[in-house]
Amino acid sequence: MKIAVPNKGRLQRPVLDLLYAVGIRPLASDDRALILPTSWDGVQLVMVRTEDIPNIVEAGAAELGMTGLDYVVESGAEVEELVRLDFGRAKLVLALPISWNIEDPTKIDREIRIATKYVNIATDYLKRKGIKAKLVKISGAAEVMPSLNAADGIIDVTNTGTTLRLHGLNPVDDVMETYAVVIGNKNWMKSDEADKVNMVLTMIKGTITARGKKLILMNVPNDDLDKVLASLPAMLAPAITRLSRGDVWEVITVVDERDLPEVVATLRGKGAKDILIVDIEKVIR
Ligand SMILES: Nc1ncnc2c1ncn2[C@@H]1O[C@H](COP(=O)(O)OP(=O)(O)OP(=O)(O)O)[C@@H](O)[C@H]1O
Ligand SMILES: O=P(O)(O)OC[C@H]1O[C@H](OP(=O)(O)OP(=O)(O)O)[C@H](O)[C@@H]1O
Ligand SMILES: [Mg+2]
Repeated sequence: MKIAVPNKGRLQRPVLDLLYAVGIRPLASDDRALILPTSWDGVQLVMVRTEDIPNIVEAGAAELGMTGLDYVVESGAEVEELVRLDFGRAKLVLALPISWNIEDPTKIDREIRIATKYVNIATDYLKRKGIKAKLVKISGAAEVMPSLNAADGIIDVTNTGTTLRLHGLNPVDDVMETYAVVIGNKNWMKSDEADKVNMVLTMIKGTITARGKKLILMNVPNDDLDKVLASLPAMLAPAITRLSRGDVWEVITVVDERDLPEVVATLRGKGAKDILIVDIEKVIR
């Protein structure tokens, strides 16, 4: 089976890191090769442009693809969105010159020129909002277009807002949210490779779920057990086992990494000892 992944751009590193964590590692081959064998028997990576991935997956040239939701929507490709990933998060916005002082773009009563590489998303948005506009199709560096007077405003991706501010632009309306996704060909379940595709998806989901979680194990004297269990985050059902010696229990549970300092301080206060904190590689549900 084939997985289409970005051959450059900002999603390439996090995509390859995720596959690496899953256990799918590209095997050394010619630097220029665009189809790479991997450490998983029968799984190949197809290295292509991020924005081409939806069409490649729709055509069935790869069963799975990893790309941005913005490119999936823009392409109109009929593919399945299978897993939402935890990177590539940004927003598409309509941005206009700060000097225009616009709060509500629907109140503009003349035609404006909007530079964007997202022509389809922009056309839909502008129609939905009743904003009269002429699109200027560009393929990058949208933010510079208004200062060049190639357009009045832009529809483009923003994250921190730094690039917009630097070019005297103000985000006036949200168009859509975007993030990286795993997409699948509509017929992947019927393909000969369905079992393999399913296993790749299970491992990707398992890896994403495990990120930011830690396993914690601790010893708790019998007298403190109720206090310790009561102090663990409410959603958790910890496992407990009696140690072979002494009146002591081992308590095992999973905690979000961001809650860890608080949880550990509380647990120690309640009598937990020998606390072990362990990385979780995958959570398979
Ligand atoms: N500033 C950002 N922060 C986080 N994600 C972003 C940001 N800008 C774009 N993205 C997301 O990352 C993806 C961009 O992929 P792309 O390959 O186009 O990256 P790139 O670094 O812009 O490469 P290129 O040089 O080809 O433009 C899109 O899905 C987009 O939504
Ligand atoms: O809000 P910010 O944090 O400033 O990020 C936004 C910038 O990030 C993206 O550009 P990218 O770096 O991908 O370069 P590109 O214009 O070549 O796509 C996007 O197109 C913006 O220019
Ligand atoms: Mg970009």
